[in-house]
Amino acid sequence: MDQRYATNPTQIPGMTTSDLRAQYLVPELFVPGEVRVTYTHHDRIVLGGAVPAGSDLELTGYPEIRSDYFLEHRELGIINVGGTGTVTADGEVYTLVTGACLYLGRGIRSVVFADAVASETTSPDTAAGAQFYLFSAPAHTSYPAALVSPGEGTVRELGDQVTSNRRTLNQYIHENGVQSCQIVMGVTSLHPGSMWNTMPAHTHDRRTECYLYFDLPEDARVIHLLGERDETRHLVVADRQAIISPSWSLHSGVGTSAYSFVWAMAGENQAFDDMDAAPVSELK
Ligand SMILES: O=C[C@H](O)[C@@H](O)CC(=O)C(=O)O
Ligand SMILES: [Zn+2]
Repeated sequence: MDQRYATNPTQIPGMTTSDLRAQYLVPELFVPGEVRVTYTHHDRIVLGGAVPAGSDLELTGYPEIRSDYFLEHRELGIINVGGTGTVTADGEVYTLVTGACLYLGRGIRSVVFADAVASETTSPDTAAGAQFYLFSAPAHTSYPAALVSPGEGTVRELGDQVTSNRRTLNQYIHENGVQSCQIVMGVTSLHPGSMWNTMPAHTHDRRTECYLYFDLPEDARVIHLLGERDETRHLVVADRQAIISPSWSLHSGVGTSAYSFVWAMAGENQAFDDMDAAPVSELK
């Protein structure tokens, strides 16, 4: 398990591009036939990718979390960013089409990822192979497993075409949706011609947030902003790469093309609007 200790904003000014990437970018989560995970000590979030590539893939325990099985002390949000696949949780089979979100609570012993069997679904996405994005946080009680179809969460329309930030935000795991201990999770999609996410930007000192950019063309990139509002840096991010934003960090980006991203948070509270606005005129 890739493990990263927590960082402090006073470290940012001395960091090179590769230092920043080593701390905040998770470049390769989706590897065929593997479950890849990164543990950040920021709010003890585990990020992962599971790509069954034709075989069953099991989510195991890891020495770093000192648990007999992965969900012994944790909860997990899963969003499928590939073709249709299944997640089997203690024998219960959930079919996740592209963009679907599954919540699994503390105490589930067995989690198995697989591609959908072609005859079981009419989805044209099946041939593509499932790619499950995983976001896990410590949990102190168990909430029921819940599957949400793409677009069936709480929808917020944000931004404006005139400022190139028209986007649709879909909240899946949140205060008024699927219940969890800590996780707040959803997907935001940029409308064609819009390139900016989360601008005007914000921080939320009470939560760490991670973004996974996807549906970005292979030759396109997102210029992702991070750091405190008066000391910003950027990372150039490709399709299916994730970024860890500590509580003190901005998280906003502009693409060279439209894209979508999974956003997911954990920390002190789950109040989505508990944000500290960072007006454009305050950014440096
Ligand atoms: O704290 C909330 C997160 O930063 C995202 O949900 C913001 C977002 O998806 C957007 O503005 O496009
Ligand atoms: Zn945020």
